[in-house]
Amino acid sequence: MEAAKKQEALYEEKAAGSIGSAPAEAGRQGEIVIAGLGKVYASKKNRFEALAGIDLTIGANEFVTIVGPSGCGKSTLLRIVAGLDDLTEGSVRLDGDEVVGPGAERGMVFQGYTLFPWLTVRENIEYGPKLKGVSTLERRAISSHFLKVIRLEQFANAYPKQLSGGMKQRVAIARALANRPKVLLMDEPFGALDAQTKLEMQEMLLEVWEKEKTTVLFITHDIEEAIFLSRRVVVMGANPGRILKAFDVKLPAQRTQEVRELPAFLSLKRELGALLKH
Ligand SMILES: Nc1ncnc2c1ncn2[C@@H]1O[C@H](COP(=O)(O)OP(=O)(O)OP(=O)(O)O)[C@@H](O)[C@H]1O
Repeated sequence: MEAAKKQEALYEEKAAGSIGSAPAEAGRQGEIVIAGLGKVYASKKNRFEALAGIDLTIGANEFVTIVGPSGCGKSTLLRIVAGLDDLTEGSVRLDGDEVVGPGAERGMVFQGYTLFPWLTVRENIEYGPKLKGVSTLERRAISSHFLKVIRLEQFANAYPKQLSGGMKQRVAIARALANRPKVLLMDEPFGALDAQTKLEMQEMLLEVWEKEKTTVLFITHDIEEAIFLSRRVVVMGANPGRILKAFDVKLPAQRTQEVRELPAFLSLKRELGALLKH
């Protein structure tokens, strides 16, 4: 677990230093094709099939959420797409290129706050571009843009410990976006937030997604969050981790809190709830 945390904290560093990763901004597509993916965790004594036969295509600029019971392999799948874990079978491609490790064209946001405590908010956002050798002036422009996007301009010089959980996650999103990734991979980013902050963060994320035009692959335990945010909800089952069913979310493109009352929202919530009970 500790090792995973360390990897998460250093994701940016690995991504920025990755060899052969396409310049994140080039073309800005972001289609992910997962084909026949399998993952086995094997040690001397044990062999555990965590994922089997995963086929999933996520279109460029699509917002897809994965839900599923605890332990069904959601994080494992996301970490493989991020290049933090190896797959055992099959392939993951981003715009045709096989994923073989972390890359700047994929930004990650985790549930745990992975900001650098010794850097200010602005410096955290500029971290990836700095590693890539982006000039000071350009970095300043990037961080100013994203401070505005996440509405934290007033906190540019604050340190993470001075921020609330929601604010920290906003900075984590800005930090991931500062690399101009094609894809944003989000592992329960709002899981630790209180209910009200969570709603605000969901709205902000949709705003960001519309503005920045990235593909989003998002993991959550929260069915309502999945429906509210995404254009497609993928349900996974366990033993081995696999895709049970995918649902198109037939709601207005403009998501306001009122969509939660619509019959289409409520019936999908019921359907997903029933599927996840089994
Ligand atoms: N490094 C590892 N070695 C062995 N088994 C592992 C390892 N990492 C994860 N697993 C196992 O793989 C399975 C899937 O774990 P994963 O964390 O991907 O599930 P999840 O769906 O994200 O769970 P949760 O919703 O609780 O976060 C679990 O049974 C877990 O114990």
